[in-house]
Amino acid sequence: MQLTVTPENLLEWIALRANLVPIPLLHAQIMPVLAKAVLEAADKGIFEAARYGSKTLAELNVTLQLNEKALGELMGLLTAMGYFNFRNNRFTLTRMARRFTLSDDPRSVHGLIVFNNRVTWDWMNHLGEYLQTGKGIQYHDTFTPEQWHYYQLGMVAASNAEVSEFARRVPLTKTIRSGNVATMLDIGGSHGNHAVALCRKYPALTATLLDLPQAIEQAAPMLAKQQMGNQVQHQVGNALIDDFGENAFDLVLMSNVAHHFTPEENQDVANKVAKALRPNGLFIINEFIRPDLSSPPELVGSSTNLFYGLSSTAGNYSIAEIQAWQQAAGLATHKVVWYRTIPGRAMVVARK
Ligand SMILES: C[S@@+](CC[C@H](N)C(=O)[O-])C[C@H]1O[C@@H](n2cnc3c(N)ncnc32)[C@H](O)[C@@H]1O
Repeated sequence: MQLTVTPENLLEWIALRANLVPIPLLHAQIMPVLAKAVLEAADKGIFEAARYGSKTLAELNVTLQLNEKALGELMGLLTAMGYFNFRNNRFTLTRMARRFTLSDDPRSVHGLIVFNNRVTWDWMNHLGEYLQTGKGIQYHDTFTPEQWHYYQLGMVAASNAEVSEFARRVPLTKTIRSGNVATMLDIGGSHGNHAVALCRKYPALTATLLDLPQAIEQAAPMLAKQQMGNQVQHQVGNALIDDFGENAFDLVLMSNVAHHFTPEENQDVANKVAKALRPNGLFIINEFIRPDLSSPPELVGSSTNLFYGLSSTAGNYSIAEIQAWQQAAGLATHKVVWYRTIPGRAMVVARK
C-alpha cells in the first residue's frame, strides 16, 4: 500500500510523467493542512458531533459552538478527504470515519489523533534543530503527567488499528497454540492490548507487561477496563536496566519500543530476552520498518523513521538490523510477517 499522487486520466498521467506537477507544493502547502484538519476535527469533537444521522452545518454547530465560517471550511476539506459525505446540505460521516475516528470503535485511532494534536505537533518545530544536532526530544525523560496520559491514550489507539491482525497472524509456539500453560513478557507493554488479545484467545497464557512507572500509572486503568484479572499484569521496570530472568517465558513481545533504543541498547535487550526465553520460545519485535534506501520508496516506514529519530534519537531499523540483534543473541531467524492493513509494518520473529 502506498500514499501517492495518483493521476485520474491519461492527460494527468502524462503531466506527471513530464514532470509538470509541482509535487513539493502539494507536500509543503497541502499535506500539513490535511494533517492538522484531521487533528483539530477529532480534538474539537467534530466527528463525534456528526455521530448520529446527517446534519447541516448549523446543526453540527449547535453542540460545537465554533465559528461557522471556519467550521464550513474545515468540513469542506474533511469531505474532500473522505471523512464526510455531503448531500442536500447535510454532512454524514463516511464508514471509514465512523470506524476510525469515533472514540468507541475497537479500531478507533481517536486517542492517537488527540495525542498528536496536543503533544507531538509541536515537536515538528524541532526538526531543524534535530537535523543539526542529531539529538531527539527524548520525551520519556521530560513528559508531564498530563502528557504521559495523552501518550498512553495515543498508544492504545495506535494499537487498536493493528491488534486484530496481530492476534490473527502472530506466530506462536506449539505450547501456546495447543492451549497449554504458557507465559509471555511484553516489554514496554503499556495498555497491554497485544497481550490481552492473545490471552483472550489462549486462556492458559499469562502475560507480564513491563513498563516505566509513569506509563503504568496512566495505563493501569486502561488495562483494568479489559477485566483480565491476574492473567495480564503490569510490572514496573526499565528494560534497559532490569534482568528478565532465565527460561521464564514462551513468548517475548517488544512492540514499538526498539525505535526508542540505540542499536547497542537493542542488542543488550535481545541478549536478556534470549536468556529469558524457554527453548523454542519466540521473540517478536513488532515495528515500523526502515526501508532500504535501495529498495522502492515506502512513505510510512521512512516517515516514522524520521519521526522516531526526532522524538527518540534512535529511529526505525531495517529487517536485517533487527535480525542481526536476534542472531547475535543466539536466536534463530524464524519469520517476518508484514501487516496487510498497515503499510511498512512487520513482526520480526526469532526462535530460541
Ligand atoms: C510507543 S509505546 C508502545 C506501547 C505498546 N507496546 C504498543 O505497541 O502499543 C512505548 C512504550 O515503551 C515504554 N518504554 C520506553 N522506554 C522503556 C524502558 N526503558 N523500559 C520499559 N518500557 C519502556 C514506554 O513507556 C511506552 O509505554
